[in-house]
Amino acid sequence: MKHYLSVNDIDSLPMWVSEAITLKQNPTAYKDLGEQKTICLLFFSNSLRTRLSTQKAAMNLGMDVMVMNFGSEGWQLEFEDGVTMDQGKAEHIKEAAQVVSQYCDVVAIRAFAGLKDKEKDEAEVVLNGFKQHASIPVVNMESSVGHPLQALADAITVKENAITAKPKIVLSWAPHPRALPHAVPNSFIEMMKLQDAEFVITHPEGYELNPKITAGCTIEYDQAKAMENVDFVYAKNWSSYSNYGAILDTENNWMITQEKLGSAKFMHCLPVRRNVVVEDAVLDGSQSLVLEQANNRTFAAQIVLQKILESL
Ligand SMILES: NCCC[C@H](NC(=O)CCC(=O)O)C(=O)O
Ligand SMILES: NC(=O)OP(=O)(O)O
Repeated sequence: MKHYLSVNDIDSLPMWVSEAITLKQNPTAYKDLGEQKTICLLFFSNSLRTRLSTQKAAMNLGMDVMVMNFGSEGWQLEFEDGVTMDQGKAEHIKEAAQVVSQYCDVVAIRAFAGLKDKEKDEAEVVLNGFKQHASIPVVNMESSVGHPLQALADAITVKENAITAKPKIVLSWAPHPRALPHAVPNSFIEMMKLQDAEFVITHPEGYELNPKITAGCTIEYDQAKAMENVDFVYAKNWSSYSNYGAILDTENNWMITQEKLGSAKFMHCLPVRRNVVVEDAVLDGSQSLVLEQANNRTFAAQIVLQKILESL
C-alpha cells in the first residue's frame, strides 16, 4: 500500500481488523519492521489521541518519530500554483513536501476542514498537496473530509464488542456549541459500507451529510425510532453540509442519555463535551466504549504503518 488517505485504501477490512486484534496480544511483534525508518507527524490542527497513538504505533514498530505542530510552528504554506508569494505565506508546498521527504520515510498529516469554503475543503489542499509533491507515503490523520484511522479503530471496536454477526449500528447527530467538521461521520459511514451491519443514520432535518457519501444509507429523522433495538450508538456532532459549516436551530433534545441508550453500547471518537453530546451517566457507565476506541487507535495506526512499511 502506498498511501492511507481514506478507508477505501483498505484492501480487506476483515483481514485488517483481525490482524489488529491479534497484534494487541503482542504489540511489538514486528519491532524490526520499522528499524532505520522515520515517520514525520505534521499537525495543522489540534490532537491528543491521534498524535500519541500514531507515535505509539510507530514506536511499537521500531520506527523513529518526528512530530511538528506545523500550524503554529512551521512557515505558513502556500498551496496554490503559480502565485506571486508577496503576502504572508513564506513557503510553497512544492519545496516543503520534498524537503520533508528527504528526512522521513512516511509522512502523516492532520489538517481539519476550515468549514468556510466547501469547494476548498473538498479539494483537500493540504493532504493532496503532500500527496502530489512528497515522494514518500502519506497517511491521513484527519483531513477536511475524512478520518480513516478513527474509522478503522471503530471497526476494530465493533468487531470486539458485537454479539451478533450483523449488529444494528446507529450514527446519531448530537448537539455541540461549535461548528464541527464532517470528517468523522464521513469515514464512519464509508466504513459501515465495508462491513456487515444494519446501519441507520439519524439527525435533525438540515444536517444531511454529503449525499455522495450517504448514498444507499438509511436516514431516519426520528432519533427514538432510529434507536429501536440498537446494538451500538455512535454519537457525533457535525455542522450543516448544505448550509456549509452552519449551526442550525432545528435541534431539539438530541443529547444521548442512558434512557435513550437502553442496553446498547455507546461510541464516540473523543474529545467529547459531557452533558452536551452525551450525559455523564453514559460515559461513566459500563456500556461506554470510548476508551476502547481510543486504545484501538494505536492498533489501527499500527496496521496501517505495517502495510506501508511492508511495501516500501
Ligand atoms: N479527531 C476527533 C474529532 C476532532 C474534531 N472535534 C473537535 O474539534 C471538537 C472540539 C471541541 O469540542 O471544541 C471533529 O469533530 O472532527
Ligand atoms: N479521536 C481523535 O482523533 O482524537 P484527537 O482529535 O484528540 O486526535
